Amino acid sequence: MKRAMIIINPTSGKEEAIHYTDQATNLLKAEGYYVTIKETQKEFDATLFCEEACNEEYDLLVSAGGDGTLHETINGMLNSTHRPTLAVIPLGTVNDFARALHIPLNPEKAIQTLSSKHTRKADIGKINDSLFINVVAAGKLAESLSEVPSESKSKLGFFAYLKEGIKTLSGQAASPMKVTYDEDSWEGDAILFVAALTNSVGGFEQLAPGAKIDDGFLHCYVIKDLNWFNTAVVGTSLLAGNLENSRHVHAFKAKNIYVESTEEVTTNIDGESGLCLPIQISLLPSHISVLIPEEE
Ligand SMILES: Nc1ncnc2c1ncn2[C@@H]1O[C@H](COP(=O)(O)OP(=O)(O)OP(=O)(O)O)[C@@H](O)[C@H]1O
Repeated sequence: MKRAMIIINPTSGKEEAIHYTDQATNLLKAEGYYVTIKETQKEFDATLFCEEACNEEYDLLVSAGGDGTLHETINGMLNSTHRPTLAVIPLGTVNDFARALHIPLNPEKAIQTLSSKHTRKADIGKINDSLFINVVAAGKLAESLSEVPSESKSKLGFFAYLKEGIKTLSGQAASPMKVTYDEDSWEGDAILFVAALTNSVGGFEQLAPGAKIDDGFLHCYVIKDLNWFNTAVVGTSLLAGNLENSRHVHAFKAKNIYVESTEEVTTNIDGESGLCLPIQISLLPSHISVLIPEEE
């Protein structure tokens, strides 16, 4: 019999995750699955549950929660040879991964995807000894954005959220960075380094408009100076999805990246404050299979 595990974070979004468990379970049973439900109690429970699902060779793993839950879930696949097909019921405030895969943001509609026969391969990122599903950022702007409450992202919209982050920047905002990637490198002062796997970052789908979840590349931007953010250029370049043509931005695509600094610079990984530079990032092409709606 096919086996599915639902990993559910009861605190995600508006704490309504648990209401969707029955619906998802019934649908999976109708599809012929034996269903195990795992409710997270604390940080990293999702990682442990996913490790169990990999070791026991489950067929399907459903992550019901926000991007934080999904990030922890994926990290359970770090050392596994068997990786169950992944399904996502987005219950967070941003849900970048679901946006990138056109999984409905309405949880009831997303649950219908559990009966879909369609899957899509997705690239996954590796940063030092862990995995990420969406984005790695580093620099003073990434640090200050980590301090803006996540509700502000959906409530204020992307630009207001950026402005909130910029407001908390003080003094010297740029950090010296050296970015070595594939056969090339860039060195200078930057307020932000971003490596994105998908086109959706912080709920904004135009940062890396060309990025596809399975294109085999990390889409990277080094933003050199803060003044640029205070001008209208940000509106036109970002909204037009045209960051790479700005002279204030060094843009590139790569599969392997090493970022270092002579100062202490922290990172933000999939929206959560992470480790300090240096970081080694690499792309794991088509690493997982994700259940997507039939119409995709
Ligand atoms: N039972 C629990 N109580 C409190 N925190 C939990 C529990 N289970 C998991 N967590 C933690 O909750 C964090 C946030 O969850 P998640 O990102 O899924 O929801 P969210 O914050 O509502 O969504 P978003 O990140 O989109 O704002 C996870 O990183 C996880 O460590």
